[in-house]
Amino acid sequence: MGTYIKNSHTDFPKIDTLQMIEVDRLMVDEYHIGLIQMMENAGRCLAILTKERFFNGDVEGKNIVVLAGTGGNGGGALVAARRLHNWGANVKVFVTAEAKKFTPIPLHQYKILRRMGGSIQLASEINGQKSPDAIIDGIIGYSLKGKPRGNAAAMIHWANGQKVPIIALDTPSGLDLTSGRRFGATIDAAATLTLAMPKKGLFVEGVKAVVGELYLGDIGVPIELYREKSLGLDPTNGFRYSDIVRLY
Ligand SMILES: NC(=O)C1=CN([C@@H]2O[C@H](COP(=O)(O)OP(=O)(O)OC[C@H]3O[C@@H](n4cnc5c(N)ncnc54)[C@H](O)[C@@H]3O)[C@@H](O)[C@H]2O)[C@@H](O)CC1
Ligand SMILES: [K+]
Repeated sequence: MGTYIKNSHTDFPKIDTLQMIEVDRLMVDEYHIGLIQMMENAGRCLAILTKERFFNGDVEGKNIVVLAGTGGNGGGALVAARRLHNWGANVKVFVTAEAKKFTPIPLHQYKILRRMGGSIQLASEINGQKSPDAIIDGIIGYSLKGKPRGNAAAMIHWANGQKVPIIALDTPSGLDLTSGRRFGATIDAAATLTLAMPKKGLFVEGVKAVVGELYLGDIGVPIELYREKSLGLDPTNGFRYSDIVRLY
């Protein structure tokens, strides 16, 4: 693999969504690491994985469509959109809802893209979009609640219909990160970049068909955090890693 992406030889603990939410809480409450810092790292890892794995390190002139929901998953994808744009890609962003529906930090990412003159369109305009060279899935992450509906479902169907590589952030939208269950429309990813620690649902029988290659992204979680009792992880489990590691 390249400079940023290594094969993993570590048997990482597999965590569930509740433990991931506890990681997020500890990051903010105990270590005062802001969500915006985690999101920037998530989006940078996503952009690097896209560039290195699918464009051999050069996205100059490549057409990349970024699909973003209104939460943290969308926020990470909007960071990736900004970085890929800076590296020369022709990025088009489609969002599931208008700006006022975005949560605060993802909205902050949205506004930066706007200030950069970025193309941000509503999901309803996606049917006119010609097939890109790759798609980034930042529609839904670990806060999936039941069967994808409305614009999210429409974007999932559109993306799957393009027959180009889809790189999913945290989970292919529509796949539940704890149970590995799919309730309905689910992104069929060529690769998935999950964040911080691998999630149980990505190792359930049969999910590899929609997860594709699975990577783990380093978003700067202090190694000591994983030893906090509230996480219930084996503190002796040594799982240092940097940047991006391929898990399968
Ligand atoms: N420490 C971490 O793991 C970090 C996680 N981050 C990202 O934040 C995500 C979690 O963010 P949030 O909790 O804001 O929520 P998500 O971004 O996972 O999901 C919320 C979005 O999904 C939509 N949605 C949920 N269920 C739906 C359904 N059935 N049909 C249609 N739309 C549906 C909501 O309307 C909303 O737009 C993670 O998956 C990850 O990608 C990043 O913010 C960086 C830090
Ligand atoms: K996703």
